[in-house]
Parts: sequence; structure tokens; C-alpha cells
Amino acid sequence: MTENDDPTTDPIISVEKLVVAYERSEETVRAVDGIDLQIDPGTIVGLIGPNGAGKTTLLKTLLGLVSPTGGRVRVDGTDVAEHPHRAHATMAAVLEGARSTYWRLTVRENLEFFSRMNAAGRGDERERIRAAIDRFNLTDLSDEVVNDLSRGQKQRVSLAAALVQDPEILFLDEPTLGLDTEGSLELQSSLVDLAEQHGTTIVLSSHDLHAIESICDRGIVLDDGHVVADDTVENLVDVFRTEVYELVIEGALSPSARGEIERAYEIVSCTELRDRTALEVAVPDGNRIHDLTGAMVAHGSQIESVRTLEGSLEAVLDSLSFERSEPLERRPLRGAP
Ligand SMILES: Nc1ncnc2c1ncn2[C@@H]1O[C@H](COP(=O)(O)OP(=O)(O)OP(=O)(O)O)[C@@H](O)[C@H]1O
Repeated sequence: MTENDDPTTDPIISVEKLVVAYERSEETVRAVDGIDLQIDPGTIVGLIGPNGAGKTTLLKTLLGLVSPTGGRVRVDGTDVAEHPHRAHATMAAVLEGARSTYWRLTVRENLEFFSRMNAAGRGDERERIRAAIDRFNLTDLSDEVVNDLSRGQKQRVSLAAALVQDPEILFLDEPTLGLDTEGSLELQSSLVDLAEQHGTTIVLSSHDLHAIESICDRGIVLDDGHVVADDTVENLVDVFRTEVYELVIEGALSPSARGEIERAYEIVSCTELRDRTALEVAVPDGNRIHDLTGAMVAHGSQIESVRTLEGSLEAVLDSLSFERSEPLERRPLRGAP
């Protein structure tokens, strides 16, 4: 499912002109710097970006744990800052590094506690707990004290504790961290099931780009507190797989070669190195790369190398980091502001 499947659906999360600034000793850091977002129910959205991009701050602000400096967040129509209790009734979270369970209680006691706290009266509690224990393979651990479990096991308990709350929205910060490959794959399939079978909206941040590519409907790339790309994961990857080439030429790009390229292609970036120039050019159809190189040679460019930018989210991020000193609005990603 993608955000555009049903144009009549009201967004379950709506973020308007959101700014979150932290005061540090001598400076103000705008961790979120003017973000507008709408997320439709039942979608799985991945927040991606380099360290310090603002992912955790955005998640915590959606949850109401951090107050906006400006703008607002509405969850299921409720302003999170104005009515935090009402907003919290619809959501659960597993935050990285935060203890989202009680380590002195057993697994089962934790699940009972969270279920009663946040989902009292909603459906059959015993059935919900049994399903969460099954889903996260916790049967043999259900009477163990959480403190005695491994990091990966604790992570599974946190996820189970979030799920027994039967949330409409689930926020996860780095959910696959600490899980082995099998655990990570199980978690991914549980999240997809949740969205598909229960219509749960899932927003997760992760550096695990394979997980994001496998399960997310939509990827939002943050950098320096801004949304720099927002599209289906497929489209984000496609832009790089089929269309963008990096060409390195000797010397500078002559005005006539530049004019020739710009007649048919988009120059995504042009970086002058000491005695070379690196260009990223968006080519609408992969076959036309030969026309492009031919035209450049005809206009006096000596081409040193040509390479396709890999078709993976990793390439998207690498390319964004490469360009961090460049204006990001020059990226060709659809949906970027
Ligand atoms: N409590 C805080 N006080 C001051 N500055 C903060 C605080 N929390 C985050 N920051 C700063 O805000 C910016 C965004 O941080 P944030 O943790 O939201 O990014 P992130 O994308 O989640 O990074 P990472 O991938 O490393 O977790 C960074 O410059 C960070 O140093």
C-alpha cells in the first residue's frame, strides 16, 4: 500500500511547519527545521538519514516526548502538545537506548502491565498477550526476568510490550539494532503483518537500509533537520538505479559541453576538483548514456570515468552525504521540497 492509494483517506499523522530547537551552551541547534508531513493510516514509513539528521527528534516530537519550538503535530486529529493523554491512547513506541520495559519484572508480567495500562477494555487481553508471546518467540522466556535476557531478547520483549497495547500507530527507533539476522527478518515480517492485517501505521527510523527497503512503503530522507526526499522506497531507489551517472572529466566543463548536456539531460551536481570535474547527470533512459558521452567528447571533454550510481538506498544516502556542502534542492528526487 502507498500513501496515494486512496486519496480520500485522512492522514493519521499530520505535521505542519515543525521546528524543534535545542539550546546548547553557545548555540541553538535546529534538530527539526521546518518539516511538513502527512502520513496515511496503515502505511509503513521509514525515516532515513545520516547521524544527527533529526530522525530521533522527529520521532520523539510525534510522540509528544519533545515539545515543538514551532509548528504542530496532530495524531488522529488530536494536537499532541495540547492533549498528550488523548494522543498517547493511540500510540506505542520502542525507542532506542530507552528502557521501554521493567527489567525486574518477568516477560509475562511486563506484557500484562502494558496491556492493562494502555489497552484496558480493548478486546481479549489474554489473547493479545498470547499472540505477542507467539509472534516474538517468547514462549520459553515468558517467566524469565527481563534483566537476565540478552540484548536481542530484551528488544523482542520491548516490541511485544508495544504490541499488547494494540496501538493504532507504532513508532520504532532503530528496531533491528541488537537483533541477529534471523531476529531482524522475523521482526520485519511481524511489522508487515501488523500493517496489513491490523492497519497499524508504523513509523520507524533505521540505519538498516535493507530493512527499510524490504518493508517500508515510503521513505523520508532527512538531513540537517530538513526533508530532502520523500517518496515510495521503490522510486527513491529507481532514481539512482536507472537514471543517474557519475562522470569524471579532465579539467573544467566547457560552456559548450555544459550547454549540450543541459539540452537533453539534467546536471544534478557539478563539482570542480583540482584538475578534474565530477558531474552527476540524470539520464532519462539508460541507453542514452552513450549519446551523452559522445556529445561531451564532441565538445572537447576528456572523460576519465563513468559509473552508474548503485540502485540502493545506501547509494541515495552516500550521494546525499557527498553533497552535504552543496544545496540539497538540486537533488532530482521526486517529492523533495
Ligand atoms: N537533548 C538534546 N540536546 C541538545 N542537542 C540535541 C539533543 N538531542 C539531539 N540533539 C542534536 O540535534 C540534532 C539531531 O539529533 P537526532 O538525535 O534527532 O538525530 P538522528 O538523525 O536521530 O541521529 P542518529 O542517527 O545519530 O541517532 C543533532 O545535532 C544532535 O546533536
